Amino acid sequence: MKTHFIPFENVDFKFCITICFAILLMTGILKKFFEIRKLPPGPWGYPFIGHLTLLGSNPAETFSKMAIQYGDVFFIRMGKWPTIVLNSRDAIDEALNKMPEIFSDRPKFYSNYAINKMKGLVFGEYSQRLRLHRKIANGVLQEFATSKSSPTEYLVRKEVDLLIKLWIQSRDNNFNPVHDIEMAVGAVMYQLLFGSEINCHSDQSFIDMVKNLKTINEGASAGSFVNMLPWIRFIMPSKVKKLLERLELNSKFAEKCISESLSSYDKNHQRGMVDGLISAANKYAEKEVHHDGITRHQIYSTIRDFIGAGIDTTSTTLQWTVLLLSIHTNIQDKMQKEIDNILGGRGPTLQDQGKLPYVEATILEVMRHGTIAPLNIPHSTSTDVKFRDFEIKKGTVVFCNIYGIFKDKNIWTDPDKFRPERFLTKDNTIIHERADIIATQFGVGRRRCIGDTLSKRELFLFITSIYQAMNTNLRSDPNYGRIITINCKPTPYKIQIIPRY
Ligand code: HEM
Repeated sequence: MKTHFIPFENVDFKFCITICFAILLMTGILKKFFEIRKLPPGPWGYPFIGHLTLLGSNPAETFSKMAIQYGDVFFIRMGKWPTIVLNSRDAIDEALNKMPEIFSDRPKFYSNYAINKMKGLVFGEYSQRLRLHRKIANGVLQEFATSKSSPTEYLVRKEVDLLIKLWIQSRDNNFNPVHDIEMAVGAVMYQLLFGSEINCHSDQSFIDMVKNLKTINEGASAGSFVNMLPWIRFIMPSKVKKLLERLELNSKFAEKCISESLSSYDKNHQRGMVDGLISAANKYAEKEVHHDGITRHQIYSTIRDFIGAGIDTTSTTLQWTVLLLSIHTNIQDKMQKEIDNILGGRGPTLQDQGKLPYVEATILEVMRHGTIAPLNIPHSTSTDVKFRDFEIKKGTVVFCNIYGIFKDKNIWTDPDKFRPERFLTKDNTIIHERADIIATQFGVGRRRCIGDTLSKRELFLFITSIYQAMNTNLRSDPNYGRIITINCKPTPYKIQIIPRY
């Protein structure tokens, strides 16, 4: 009898499944292997947590050390996020300036989603809508905060006078100046937003809102647990509860202010940036389809962006200034000599910006030394991209290591020393190439800070006025540390005030 050959007749079904599984696994491993080979160099990390254990208390400093071994572009995994770290000006320029369509997105971090579902400005995803949003926000800032007719100079001088009076009259000679600085900078922003005749120092909701910024900045920082390991919120819900509560409180504050402004809005008499935003909402958000889908709600959310991005940054820079000058009192003396020479006894105005090179050099050196945004705000790639010879996947987090650049021994002599003179020529003029490096503190490319002009004006007026009126001495340990959240603050310190007149 003829027997028929039936292929695979005796092959076990389980055996087949096992072989298929093994092939799939091998293909997956090989694919991963070839993908990894095309990535920038970097150390091996652990499953799930990646390189989180490497980072330490100052990740930017760790990255600078790693750059010595792995080069100016390297790859790590921050928890679940594939991440590239750009450690030189060239690498940052090649990515953010030369490939802006790809490198201008924000990572889909938990906190970025919690803030307006990434449809706002600072943490919004890069799109046509975002570009329009930036244009609107920029226009409002220019009109109400940096134009010739804006009240910024008047407001800063009013608030700095109050601050000086408070410090001279009612503070004992061993106090932490941080809260007063935060309130003064916050008050300027508040009045730029809502109109200059409002007394915000007695508005408890405003005071709470300024305090909430601390918790929000901790939760929104790239290194926060919930951003790196989002599943942790199911095990430790308290990690996000506080963040969400504070975000909610600050939203309520902004909404209350909007509805008050709306009820008394007069397009012929606009009081501040909120009225500017109402006017923009009337223009751009009535017919959504015509304007890249931007909504009234998104335009109004710019208030939260200005509060979040504009108060803590400028106030942190001032906190560093007072600390560093209280340690280096000889630099106060040099600033005061210049201030007395140029201004005589009168207070500073914005017209004096550019006439006080030593003060300007000191502000630049504070920004370099303090480096308040050591890794800027993280970017993300919006498509797969070939960058240099590497293949970077869509959704990769991009850190710009500004701290590394500000402490680079190849750029700065004795980078750990506080020395404003490094920004001055022999003829006492600012070295612009060096000042340009410090400008990267405000970001690079299409997501660059839109508040830089405002903050530089505020810093100039605050710092010149304070040190014209007084000396500050440190009353605590000069070995300060850094507290790193979304920005970098000095650890708490105490000062003594000595009025000059
Ligand atoms: C010393 C003060 C300040 C520093 C160091 C600073 C720094 C930064 C940095 C590093 C970024 C991110 C740039 C990037 O993603 O590449 C940024 C974005 C931003 N800043 Fe500032 N900033 C300051 C003050 C201000 C002020 C006073 C305002 C407004 C009132 C402001 C509004 C914004 C906004 C709206 C963005 C988001 C831009 C975008 O995502 O497209 N900033 N800032």
